[in-house]
Amino acid sequence: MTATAELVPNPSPTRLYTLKVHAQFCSAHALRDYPGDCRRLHGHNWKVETEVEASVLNDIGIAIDFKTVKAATRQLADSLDHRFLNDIEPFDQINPTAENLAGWFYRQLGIALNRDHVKVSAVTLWETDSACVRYTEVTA
Ligand SMILES: Nc1nc2c(c(=O)[nH]1)N=C([C@H](O)[C@H](O)COP(=O)(O)OP(=O)(O)OP(=O)(O)O)CN2
Ligand SMILES: [Zn+2]
Repeated sequence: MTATAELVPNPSPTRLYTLKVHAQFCSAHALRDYPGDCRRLHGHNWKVETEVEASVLNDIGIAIDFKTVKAATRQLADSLDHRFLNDIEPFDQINPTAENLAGWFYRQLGIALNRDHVKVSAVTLWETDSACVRYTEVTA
């Protein structure tokens, strides 16, 4: 390829819209086998961010209504709100870490929201203001 050819712009770039919404919940957990204070009962004001990717807009310029993404995220957050996470499936079996919670939100949101041109692409879960996990899945 010549230097000139490298400068030719792609005439039809693939459009990608990433929508993000937030929800919050308050809940307690105790990390099993954690080598420190976090193995004891304590609580967090958790924040969850859902990212949805879309490449197609409808006739009024919307990929998926924010309200739809917020409702699905809030419904899941509400199911954890003011609960002891260690008592709730699957966290009665797997540790209620930020990593495991982020993966759970991602999978549940995918069931609720994924469709032809819209996919849940990432979930970020803040345990505190200074620590979060961003979970995504890549297919080979
Ligand atoms: N990778 C992970 N590390 C830790 C998790 C986790 O889910 N994934 N969880 C905890 C505890 O739940 C703890 O409550 C949170 O700890 P931390 O973020 O350190 O919060 P602090 O308020 O204690 O922050 P400091 O800055 O250390 O005061 C621990 N680790
Ligand atoms: Zn904690």
